[in-house]
Amino acid sequence: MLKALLRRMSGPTSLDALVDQGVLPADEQLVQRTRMKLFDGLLGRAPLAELLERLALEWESLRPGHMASVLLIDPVEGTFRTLAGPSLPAAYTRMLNGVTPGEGKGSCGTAVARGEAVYVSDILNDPLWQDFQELARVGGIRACWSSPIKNEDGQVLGTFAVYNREAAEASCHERDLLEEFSSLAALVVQKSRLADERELIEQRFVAVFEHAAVGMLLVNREGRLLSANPAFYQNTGYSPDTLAPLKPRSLLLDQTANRLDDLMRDLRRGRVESFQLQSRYRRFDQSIAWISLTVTLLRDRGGQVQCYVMIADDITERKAAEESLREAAAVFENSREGMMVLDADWHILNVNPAFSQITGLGHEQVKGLRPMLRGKMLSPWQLTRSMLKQLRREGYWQGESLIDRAGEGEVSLWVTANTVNDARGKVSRYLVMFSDITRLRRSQEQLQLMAHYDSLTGLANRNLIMQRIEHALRQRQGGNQPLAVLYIDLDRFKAINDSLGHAIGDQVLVEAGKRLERCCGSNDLLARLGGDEFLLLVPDLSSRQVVSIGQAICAEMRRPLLLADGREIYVGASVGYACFPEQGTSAADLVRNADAAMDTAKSHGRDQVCGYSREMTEAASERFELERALRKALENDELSLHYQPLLSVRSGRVLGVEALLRWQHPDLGMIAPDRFIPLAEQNGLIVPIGRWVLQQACRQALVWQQQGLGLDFIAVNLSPRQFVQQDVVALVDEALQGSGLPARMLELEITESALMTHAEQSEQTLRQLKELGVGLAIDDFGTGYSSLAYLRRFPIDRLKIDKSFLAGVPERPEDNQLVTTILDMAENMGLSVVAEGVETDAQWKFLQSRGCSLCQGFLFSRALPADDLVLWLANR
Ligand SMILES: Nc1nc2c(ncn2[C@@H]2O[C@@H]3COP(=O)(O)O[C@H]4[C@@H](O)[C@H](n5cnc6c(=O)[nH]c(N)nc65)O[C@@H]4COP(=O)(O)O[C@H]3[C@H]2O)c(=O)[nH]1
Repeated sequence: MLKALLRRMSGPTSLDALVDQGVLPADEQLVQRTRMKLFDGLLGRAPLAELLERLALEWESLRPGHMASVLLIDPVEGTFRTLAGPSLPAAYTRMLNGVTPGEGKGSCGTAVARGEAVYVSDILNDPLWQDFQELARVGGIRACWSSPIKNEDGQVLGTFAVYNREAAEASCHERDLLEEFSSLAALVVQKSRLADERELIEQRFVAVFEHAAVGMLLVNREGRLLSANPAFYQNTGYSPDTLAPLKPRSLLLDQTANRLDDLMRDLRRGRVESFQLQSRYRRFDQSIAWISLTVTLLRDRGGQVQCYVMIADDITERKAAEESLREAAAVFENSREGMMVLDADWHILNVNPAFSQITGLGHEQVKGLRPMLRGKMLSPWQLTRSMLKQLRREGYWQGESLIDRAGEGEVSLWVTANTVNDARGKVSRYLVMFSDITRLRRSQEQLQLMAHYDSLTGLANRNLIMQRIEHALRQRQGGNQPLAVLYIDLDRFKAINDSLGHAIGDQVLVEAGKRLERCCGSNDLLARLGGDEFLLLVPDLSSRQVVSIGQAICAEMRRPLLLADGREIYVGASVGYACFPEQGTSAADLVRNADAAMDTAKSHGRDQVCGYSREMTEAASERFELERALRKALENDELSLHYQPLLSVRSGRVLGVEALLRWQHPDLGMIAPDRFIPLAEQNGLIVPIGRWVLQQACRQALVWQQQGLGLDFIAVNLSPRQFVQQDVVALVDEALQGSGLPARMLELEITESALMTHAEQSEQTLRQLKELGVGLAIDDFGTGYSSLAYLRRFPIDRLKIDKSFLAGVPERPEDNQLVTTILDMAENMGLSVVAEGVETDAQWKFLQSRGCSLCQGFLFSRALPADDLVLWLANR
């Protein structure tokens, strides 16, 4: 219909046709004018109601007295809505609005229902208006001709109707005219609706383009930017000004611009309808980001490319998330920690390779299991309900657990469990990680053992016994329940250890530990404190009973000890004790006091039990004071050397002197070396002191040589600690060089036990000293356990028989025998012998009779200051 109408509108032929059909030329012109006006209106985007009103008015001017109306059917409601009715009473049009079209519903309703024009010439007498008499009365109308307005598809959009106040029959011409006008109305309605739709689409596109969260670009055929939306500017940091000169492709990195060109070519050639490309690109601030481009093409009706539409999604965050996911996956796969991911119901979803390594269980074996509930598989996981509770409450749990690894026994695990929440904050996963700490646990246990037990004897160590004493004392707080501490020190152990070696020493300690244990009650605790010192905690016994335990210990230790190689040795023990509360109220006091009592037992001749007394503390603090004073003695010039002559036993001629150290304390007077040398040995002061002695003795000997005193040598004591010092040879050399004394005039005295401690090393040191040219003597010979084999190998010149052996000569036959044996042995080995501590003529004579070479003792002279010695020599 519309096409037919357009055909008619487009040329004079249609006009002729109208004339042929009897249309009046005047009407025709009017119709033409109406068409033109409507086109103008359409072009000017005049509102639809205005155009339809114009159409109605045109009819009314064509047929004065007529009232025209245009009703459109509401597409949603399906009811009439009056778009135009310029001359109809407002009350009438109001009543019409909302009427649903249909057969018998007036002229318009019926025209819609029938899809063709309906002419009612007398409303009062027409059944189609039967139900609408009131309406007609309100409108003041008697006749109504209505023609349906149809679209191109024949669908009825509404009606164009003409009313007459009088009953009136429509002429043929008027019928044509009515159809003509309804066609014009159809044209106007369709064109207007089309324009509305286009506008809507345009508005939608603009709304999407402007407000989309994703970046969008329109790019022309040459790849130049036509337009970009705000999201694109926001994502990339560009502004319209900074982006305008660039081709969007130039933002892409990694050669993807070329790939983009290729894909756009495929798009232009119709090979694809759209494509997607991901690329890194440079933002305006030069930072690198990721973009996903979805590109499609807009063509005009002729198929010519209009522009490219690019949706540019910034996927930097997604890429980063993907990357971190990949990293997380790599960590999961390669971690040395076992990991399992569980769902919210505590079912295993996934486990990593380390999990399988540690548990011995593969992924398939455990998938879907609940590690806590299916005890058999991962038992006995201590992932208890309370742990789950804490996990849910705090999102975190850490602790130790044990599992049974098939065939390998118990494995200790350090477990960390975390919850993973979903976006709503609900637990969606559990991540459980664990590492195998079995070895760590074992070494901790080992450490624990080491921290509390002595590795050699298996007895408790100092830490443990101190803890126990403290604990026992806490229990006795305020009470007088007894408790005693016995301090046990083996006698002669040092000599055994030094002379027979550490392996034997260890055997002795182990055996001693066993023997001591035999003397303990079931409530006692025995510990080895280190070296040859033991401590025994005895609760709940009287001091009398404690003494008898001490005596039992001494008796037990007195028995000979059988070594693995069958040798028997004698050790013995000295025991000191302190009882709570009389002799100490703290663990430290009790142990210190028992130690002091043990020292007293030793100084009283060993192999005995001694209880603590206050005087012992005084002696100990005196020792402490002495040590403090000794530290200053060297710098305060309080040390000096005295010299004791060594004479030929046969001729009585003085052949040499022994340099002996003296300490003149400002308050305490002269202090004997036996009191301070062991102290200096313990605290290391012997090193600087010994060096001073060597230098001083060498200097003095040279002075005497230059004075022609006629001494062959000067003997100097080397302490054990000095002797094992690495630079002892250099030290001696330095003293000789520094003084200028010929080496042959210096004799070094080294104790037997010092030499035997590290016999191999001693041999080497002695050889080096010998190479310097000095003489070497073994001091205190007979008190240690010399190995004859070593004695033979050592490059020594002299033995010094300890004065304790001379003490019984000549009264005690055993001592006589011993001295004689030493002299014979020395003769066999080609060594000279000095007998020390000769106090009587009888002793001298005895030595003469046995062929001893040298002697030294109070019988001849005590050790004298240098000047006194010169006088003594002059007076002989
Ligand atoms: N009862 C008695 N004693 C006698 C008799 N003849 C000598 N004596 C003493 O015996 C000790 C001999 O020295 P020693 O065995 O090397 O024993 C020395 C030595 O081991 C050590 N000593 C002394 N001076 C030094 C020194 O400069 N360096 C080192 N490392 N030790 C030294 O101190 C120890 C004791 O030295 P002194 O008290 O000077 O005691 C000296 C000496 O005075 C005697 O007839 N009867």
